[in-house]
Amino acid sequence: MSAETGPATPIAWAEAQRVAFEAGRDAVTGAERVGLAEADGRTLAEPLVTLTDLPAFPTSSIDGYAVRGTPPWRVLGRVLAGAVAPPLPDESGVAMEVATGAMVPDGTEAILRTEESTTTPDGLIEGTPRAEPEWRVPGDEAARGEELFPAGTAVDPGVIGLAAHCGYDELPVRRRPRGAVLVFGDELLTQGVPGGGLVRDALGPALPSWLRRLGATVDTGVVHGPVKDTLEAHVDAIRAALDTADLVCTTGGTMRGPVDHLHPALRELGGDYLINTVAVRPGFPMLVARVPGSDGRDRFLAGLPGNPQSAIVALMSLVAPLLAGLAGRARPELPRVTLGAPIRGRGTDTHLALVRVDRDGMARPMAHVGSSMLRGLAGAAGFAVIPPGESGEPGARVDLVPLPLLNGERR
Ligand SMILES: Nc1nc2c(c(=O)[nH]1)N[C@H]1C(S)=C(S)[C@@H](COP(=O)(O)OP(=O)(O)OC[C@H]3O[C@@H](n4cnc5c(N)ncnc54)[C@H](O)[C@@H]3O)O[C@H]1N2
Ligand code: MOO
Repeated sequence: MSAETGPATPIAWAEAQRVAFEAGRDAVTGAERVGLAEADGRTLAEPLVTLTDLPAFPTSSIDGYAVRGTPPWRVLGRVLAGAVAPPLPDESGVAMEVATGAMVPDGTEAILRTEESTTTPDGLIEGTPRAEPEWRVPGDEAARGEELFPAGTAVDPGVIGLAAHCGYDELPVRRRPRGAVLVFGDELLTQGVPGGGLVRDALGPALPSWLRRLGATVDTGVVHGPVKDTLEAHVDAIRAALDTADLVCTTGGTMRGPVDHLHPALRELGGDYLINTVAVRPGFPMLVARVPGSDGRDRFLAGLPGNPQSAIVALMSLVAPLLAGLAGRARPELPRVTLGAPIRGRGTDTHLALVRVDRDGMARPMAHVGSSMLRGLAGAAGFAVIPPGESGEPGARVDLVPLPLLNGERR
């Protein structure tokens, strides 16, 4: 659907999420190999397959004696971690001292713990090895060639450690989607205290951080605003941003007021709407358009409404699934929460209601949640989803769209 004049028909919120995700997935970023330390936050472009058995060799779990045959045992030598163990000779009553992590000699029948051994006056070792094995055999954890995680897995420090464990120096990962931010609105101040008809731009400073937490890179040079309230300035700013970004997020101008230039600018740039208004409150004028880049590759523009809370609703509704798709990830699955207090429905629209999640595990609505406000958002865990035609009764289980917070934030 090319960018046109006139009001659009809102699509259902759940459908909008699916459309945004699939558009991103169809334009998934290219793969590259990066060192393990740089892979945090990326997405596996290929399955993680172990390059060796884990462990790679029979490995002693304890400090002690690898023994063969019946006691007393004659100690033939010592194997430290990092060395290749010589085999025990094919005879009874022989042992090799082994350290934790050392290769276990071929021919070992049991390993006796140091502290459970005694030494005879003539220097032989005695004791009773425990019944359970005291060493790990190759393949205990994984067999060489086994897939441990599929392509599409988010790389986190746990996955990085595992990759090192199974022999990787680099990982094949998706390039991070590149984001840019354009702020529209002549009434916006970029510094100082608001008043006299001017308000502070609350989105330009916050959106790059939200976008980074959703997996995008956002360089400081690609955050611009306020863009002058002329069509020409809008077209130029969007075109320049699309030159480097996979996804440009704009704020404001989603309606069709006298200085709302987003829709006309999209038309001039040859954009196609994938989503043009969504049946959700707040934030319904949100949109996603596909715009051809100057190199012929498609780029995306997410139009976030100017009301600051509505912009974050749009971010979590459309930008989060779009970025997941672009990054090669699965569509985020929403956790469920139980409502601890009533939340009203919004008729035929989905209601995204800011909630905190208390220590009893119950989600309760925030105060100060007008779409022009940010006080409720700044203390919330996320948005409870009240589907169309329903109201959120206490005790109801509902989906939660969590804000991308780090551990320890908001708790
Ligand atoms: N005739 C109608 N007017 C409006 C409707 C409607 O249905 N009919 N819907 C309202 C709703 S809901 C929203 S949301 C806004 C969306 O408007 P825009 O996306 O065009 O945004 P603006 O008009 O530029 O700004 C709206 C509001 O937000 C303030 N704003 C904008 N950018 C920022 C920013 N970066 N930081 C802080 N505040 C910002 C701006 O000053 C306005 O107050 O349309 C309604 N109108
Ligand atoms: O939908 Mo507007 O986004 O309510 O503030």
